[in-house]
Amino acid sequence: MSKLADTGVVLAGVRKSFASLDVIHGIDLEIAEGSFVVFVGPSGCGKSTLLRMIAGLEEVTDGEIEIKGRNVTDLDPSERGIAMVFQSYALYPHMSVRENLAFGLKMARTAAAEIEARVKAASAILKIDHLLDRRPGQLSGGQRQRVAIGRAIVRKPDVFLFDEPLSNLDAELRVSMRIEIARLHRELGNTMIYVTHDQTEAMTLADKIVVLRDGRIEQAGTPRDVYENPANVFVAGFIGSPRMNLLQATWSGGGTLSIAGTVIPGPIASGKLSAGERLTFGVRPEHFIVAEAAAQTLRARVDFFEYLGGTQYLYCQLDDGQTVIAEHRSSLTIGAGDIVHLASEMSKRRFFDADGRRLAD
Ligand SMILES: Nc1ncnc2c1ncn2[C@@H]1O[C@H](COP(=O)(O)OP(=O)(O)OP(=O)(O)O)[C@@H](O)[C@H]1O
Repeated sequence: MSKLADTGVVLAGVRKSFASLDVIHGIDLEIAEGSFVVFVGPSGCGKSTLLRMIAGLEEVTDGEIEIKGRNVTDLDPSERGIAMVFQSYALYPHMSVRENLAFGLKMARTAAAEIEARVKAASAILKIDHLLDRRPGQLSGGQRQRVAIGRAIVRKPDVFLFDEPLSNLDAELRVSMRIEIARLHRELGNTMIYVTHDQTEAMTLADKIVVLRDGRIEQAGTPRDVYENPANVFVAGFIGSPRMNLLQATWSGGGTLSIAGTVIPGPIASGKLSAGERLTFGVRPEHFIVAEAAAQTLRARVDFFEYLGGTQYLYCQLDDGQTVIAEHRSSLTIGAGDIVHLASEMSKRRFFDADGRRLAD
């Protein structure tokens, strides 16, 4: 197993099966100390299971987990130097906020003065000092989540684990708590591993996004990397909302490819392609520009126009029936039934081979 001095958490060949169901198929991942790593992926891909194995709440079927250079694979959760924050908050309803914060420390036989000092410090960081004598039932959802995070902070863990901590909050609270968590990471500097369904949380919080599918890593990289340079069609379609347009294209052989009758220059890594081969042409909605008809523009009929205030989306159909979403920023009025011509810059075009793997563009 790797022993990088600055590596906070290392997963090596980690597998998980529930009876005959294999859900994690051998994950190798290094999480640098102090970094913020976010696991994303479709429902059921194994995000929570992976987090729970790092926490020690789920046994590892095979492989090893190392935290701060220690092999913790067979250690109890309490011995791993981690603290986990759950979506459900998991507070004790009959205890006050103060008692909830102190409980884990009491169980660990921490001295009373030390407990008091840590509860005070954590409640100041989270601005919940005025709530210490209330019970969870007397708190709002956002306040409860702060207490749940406070309970993690007082333990002074090496690693914080968050399992969809904000998904029970309304949209506005999610935004403010997301900013709080980013601030917390900056102030505490701990390694944080975070599971979410929320694209914005992943993009804004992560130093590194790990995109999972069916218990395997599809790509791990900075938010910019996974967004701008997706390794395959799956990541291209998963990261970003609305998703990247992924259009069926055919390699024409002479350095060009054809999409719904429009011919554009192909990727430079086209040496391996043979004429007639299918490939996927990817362009994000914000990189399609409504333009004058020209050689490389795609002709499309607008089906639907979505006005969101700051931005507008055109849902269109190409001549061969493929659907396309384009972000429309100009004040030019466009409506359903109109014909538009969509242009894209060379540098914004992405190409994927028939197996969905990225081709150098
Ligand atoms: N205790 C269990 N027993 C059997 N199967 C389980 C158990 N826990 C999880 N699974 C299965 O493992 C797979 C991964 O589940 P997991 O909860 O890790 O996915 P997830 O990516 O976190 O999903 P979601 O985004 O829906 O929370 C799923 O097929 C799930 O049904």
